[in-house]
Amino acid sequence: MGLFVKICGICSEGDLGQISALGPDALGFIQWPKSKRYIDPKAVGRWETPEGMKRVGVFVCPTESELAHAAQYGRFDVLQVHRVPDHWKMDRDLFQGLEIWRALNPDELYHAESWFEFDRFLLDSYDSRTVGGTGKTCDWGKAKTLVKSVEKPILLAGGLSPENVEAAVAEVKPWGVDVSSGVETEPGVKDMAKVEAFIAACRKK
Ligand SMILES: O=C(O)c1ccccc1N[C@@H]1O[C@H](COP(=O)(O)O)[C@@H](O)[C@H]1O
Repeated sequence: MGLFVKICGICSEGDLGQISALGPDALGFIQWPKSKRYIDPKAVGRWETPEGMKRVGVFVCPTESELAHAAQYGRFDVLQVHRVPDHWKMDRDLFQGLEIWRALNPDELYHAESWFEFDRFLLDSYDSRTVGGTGKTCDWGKAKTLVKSVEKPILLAGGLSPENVEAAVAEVKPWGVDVSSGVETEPGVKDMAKVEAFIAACRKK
């Protein structure tokens, strides 16, 4: 299988339609109300997406009821959680059929004991002032070490763009990549030329 590509922070049906036509593997919708990219799960639920293209809801330190509500209304296939505490657990029985991805920064190796709970990991940069969508790259050297040592598939995120994604993939060798601000004109508004260039760079053999 080739590199898995997720385009995150989609805020309008128009952007969604154009991005879907470019053929990424997953589409991300921010479910954190403090983000400029927040989108109501009920709106997402009304939007159609191509069969097999994963719908990812992105959360910050969510409660189980928040996850359940959004998963139902947004019709998500994947719940991506950021900034959950070290020993955060969820009742997987309540979310049968859904994948759970955990976002980490590459320094959070100490989470290892709870890693088995998650289906995928997403490596993102850390910013004390905000969460996600920062446009800052994470430490690719540490990310590379994690990709080699952790058995589960890892997505690389944080500051990726059409210009640097090939170099990032060559160095880190992740299972997938995730981008938001690197393909925008402003927070929540995607630049289709950049999205297309990003996906093309990811699909280069
Ligand atoms: O994008 C956001 O606003 C956001 C808010 C809360 C949690 C995660 C968020 N975005 C995620 O951050 C990564 C990296 O973004 P960027 O490419 O550096 O701009 C992105 O892939 C989203 O999954």
